[in-house]
Amino acid sequence: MATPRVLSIQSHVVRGYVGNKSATFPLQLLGFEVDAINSVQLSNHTGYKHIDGQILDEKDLDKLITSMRGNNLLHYTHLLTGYIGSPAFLSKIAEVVKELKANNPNLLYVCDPVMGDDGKMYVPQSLLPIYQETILPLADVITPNQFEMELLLGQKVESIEDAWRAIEAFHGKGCGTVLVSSSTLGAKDELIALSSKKIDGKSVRVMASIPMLDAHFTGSGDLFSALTLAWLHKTGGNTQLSLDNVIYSLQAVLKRTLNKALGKEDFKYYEASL
Ligand SMILES: Nc1ncnc2c1ncn2[C@@H]1O[C@H](COP(=O)(O)OP(=O)(O)O)[C@@H](O)[C@H]1O
Ligand SMILES: Cc1ncc(COP(=O)(O)O)c(CN)c1O
Repeated sequence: MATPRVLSIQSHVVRGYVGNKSATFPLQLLGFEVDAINSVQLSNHTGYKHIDGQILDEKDLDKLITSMRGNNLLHYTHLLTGYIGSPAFLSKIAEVVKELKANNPNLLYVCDPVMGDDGKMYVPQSLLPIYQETILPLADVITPNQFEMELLLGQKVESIEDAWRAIEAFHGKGCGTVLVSSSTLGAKDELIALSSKKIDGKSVRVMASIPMLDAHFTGSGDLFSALTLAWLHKTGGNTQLSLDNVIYSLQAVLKRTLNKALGKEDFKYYEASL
């Protein structure tokens, strides 16, 4: 099989790991060619006290795409989008999706509608209607977190039943596969991830419980969407196997991140015994 090639349109940060900085290397390790367009170049992620840099607009994106078109380079198996900083840039992405799908009707578009977390938006509010009206109908797979699901739906999601209803509404808009990266709809010490895929008119649903680590991670959502893209490809679109693999590898990464931050030894050999 030819090497899959992803066009990844997300943020770049000088310091740290979010956006393309967190998606590119794992995707490469999993066997993907990754071509990155940095929707913004920022000093650091938006949680810091100071933040500055450049935000690309639709003309910047058009220049890159026009030149690539001239070289016949717009041939991809996957498109991945994440943090976008400008509404005009996001609208332009709709045209890019259509062109890439015209060049490869089998292209899979994985959209992480990155807008915020824990009740706070960290992108301009004007992105929301563009995601709702223009981007969602074009996406094959979406990976919102609980807050983003609520924003897209325009309604609170307060129970698992609410979440399934929200997911059905996204299916109704044309998204065949929905993975909710995390929600706090379960017990106090767990995160719940949900996935649903429309197969022959039926929704095949999977729910996973993740033991919650006592820390707040940035970039974990970007890793989630990149790994989801990779595992959906490797499993032929099996959402159960993909979610299992994504969560398993994410937990290993987050535990190592936490251990490093706490100054604990990063890796130890243990005797495995019953
Ligand atoms: N505190 C945590 N404890 C355990 N796993 C976490 C934690 N935060 C994030 N994760 C992992 O990262 C994935 C992405 O979730 P999250 O970071 O909430 O996404 P987003 O950044 O889009 O809000 C989850 O599915 C989960 O596997
Ligand atoms: C520049 C940038 N890119 C991407 C993200 C998304 O991060 P996450 O994976 O935690 O959703 C953030 C969130 N702070 C960000 O500031």
